[in-house]
Amino acid sequence: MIDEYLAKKFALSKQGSNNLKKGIIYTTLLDFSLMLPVILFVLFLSQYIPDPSIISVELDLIGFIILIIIVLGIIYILKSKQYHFIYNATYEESEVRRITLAEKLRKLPMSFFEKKNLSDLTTTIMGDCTDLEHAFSHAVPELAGSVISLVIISIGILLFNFPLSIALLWVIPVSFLIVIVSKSIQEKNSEKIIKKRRTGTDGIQESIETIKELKAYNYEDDYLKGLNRKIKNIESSLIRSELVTGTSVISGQMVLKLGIVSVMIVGSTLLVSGQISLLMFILYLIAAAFIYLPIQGALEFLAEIFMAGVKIKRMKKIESQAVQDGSIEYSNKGYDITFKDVSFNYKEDKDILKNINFNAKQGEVTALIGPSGGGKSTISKLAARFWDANEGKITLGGVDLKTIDPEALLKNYAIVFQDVVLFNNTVKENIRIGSHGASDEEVYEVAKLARCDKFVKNLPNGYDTLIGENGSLLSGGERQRISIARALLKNAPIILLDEATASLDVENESEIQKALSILIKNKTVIVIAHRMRTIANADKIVVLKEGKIVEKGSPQELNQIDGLYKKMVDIQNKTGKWRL
Ligand SMILES: Nc1ncnc2c1ncn2[C@@H]1O[C@H](COP(=O)(O)OP(=O)(O)OP(=O)(O)O)[C@@H](O)[C@H]1O
Repeated sequence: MIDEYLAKKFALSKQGSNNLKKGIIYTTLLDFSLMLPVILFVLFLSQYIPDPSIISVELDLIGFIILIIIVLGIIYILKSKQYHFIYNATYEESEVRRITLAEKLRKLPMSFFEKKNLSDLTTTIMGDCTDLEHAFSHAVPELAGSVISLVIISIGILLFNFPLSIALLWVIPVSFLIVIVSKSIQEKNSEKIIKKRRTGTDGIQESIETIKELKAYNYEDDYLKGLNRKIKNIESSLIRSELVTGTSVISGQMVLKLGIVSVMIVGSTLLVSGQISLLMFILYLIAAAFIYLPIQGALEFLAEIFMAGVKIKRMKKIESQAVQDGSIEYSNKGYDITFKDVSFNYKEDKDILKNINFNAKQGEVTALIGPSGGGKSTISKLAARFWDANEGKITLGGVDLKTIDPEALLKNYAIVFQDVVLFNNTVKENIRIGSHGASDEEVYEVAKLARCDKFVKNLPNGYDTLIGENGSLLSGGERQRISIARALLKNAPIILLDEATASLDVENESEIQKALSILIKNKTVIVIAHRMRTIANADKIVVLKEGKIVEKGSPQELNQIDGLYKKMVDIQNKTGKWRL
């Protein structure tokens, strides 16, 4: 039951909550054990200041030394056990948490990433997890241990002398209350800091990514002024937040100090009136010092737990997102992709696709064309289930895409995106991505077909050259050729080409068109193209305008009607002859 509570409250794994529970138990025992030296000291004193209300033990010095060694041994064992459960468990849990979040992100639909800021996600997975490491290795167990041991010790103390115990204990709930009252302000401040930090991080990242543009347009000074403002904003929010947290924690700690004063006043009054012995008075003064010390720390931990709560909330938000699920096994008949009455929007207020009907047949090339913003890329994203249609149905060989597990589905696709993404790895491994078992020979073969071999030969280590972050050491055309080689190697039954040959010069483009024509044999091919000549040999053309299909048919059929396709072909024929 406790495990379940901890798991739910702090978003922990089963093992993590179990370890935290054990950590709290050992912290509590450790807090108790810290009272053992006090008891020893009182026992020692009781031999010289006898008090009938306190058990006196007759022990010589050697006996006391042995007891001290035993007490130290107990404290050592408890400390090492606490250390093991708290620290090992915290870092193991942190690893589990990061992996779970990353796994979750892998399964989330693209719609989630469109709404979420990417640096915010990185902050959650890396930064928030790191902050929680401290909260779980210190704040949570120490606070829980202090509270549990405090409650039990308080009950024990109350049995000794009621008025003196009240004088000792009244400050504790008051000090906690002071910190708890500021909870909502602390949480709001923490959320503000997270947002401002994100704006600052985004700004720094943008300034690095756009350094070329900033220099080219002499915009550096203005941009840096804006960035400085964002960074100053973070600083002032941090100072404001520290001020609120610090003020409430220090006020709570100051109230604790009043406890010693009240013990002294009440204790000396009781001593003078003969209601308590000197030993009892000393015992309470020592107890005050031992009880208040961990409480002072606990007040700081309480504030830290409030902050951790904000971060846990952010993680839970990711964890509670609905994933795109579906079956790994499905029985499709062939690889036709059919859109039936499909409508779609990214945001509820604007329909992007309306009532889309077409069939991309296996063994045929289906080209999507039309003016910019018409919805061509959106159709290709829906065809690969990056998004799910809001209305209508998209099927693969008769099976509804929504019933197929996205990862299993994508095994059937080779996609060449408009924006090629390469990894900071070798040319060879960049081609091999998506086809893990492929041999080097197979990689070289497809690289040759995609016209990569010429430029790769000039690289310092050929196919083993590291190509920099997102292929920064390569030209646009070279990057595109690598992504085409990657698609050739995957040899999947469905091919989506989004402006696949856009960055290539005419000579390379026609060569690659030849390679692509080998690749697409007997496959379902959906091509998005702006240049009409690249789709002259398509089997079917779907013309999209403002999210609707306005024409559909073979190039020959569409040439017969005086429609958008014909107009686009005519315009491109004319502009093709322009010279600057
Ligand atoms: N992730 C997104 N969130 C919100 N709106 C989007 C998103 N992606 C595209 N859109 C909008 O959807 C519409 C269709 O975009 P899409 O990229 O599908 O058009 P396209 O025909 O491929 O355009 P282009 O030829 O310029 O690449 C556009 O109005 C675009 O602004």
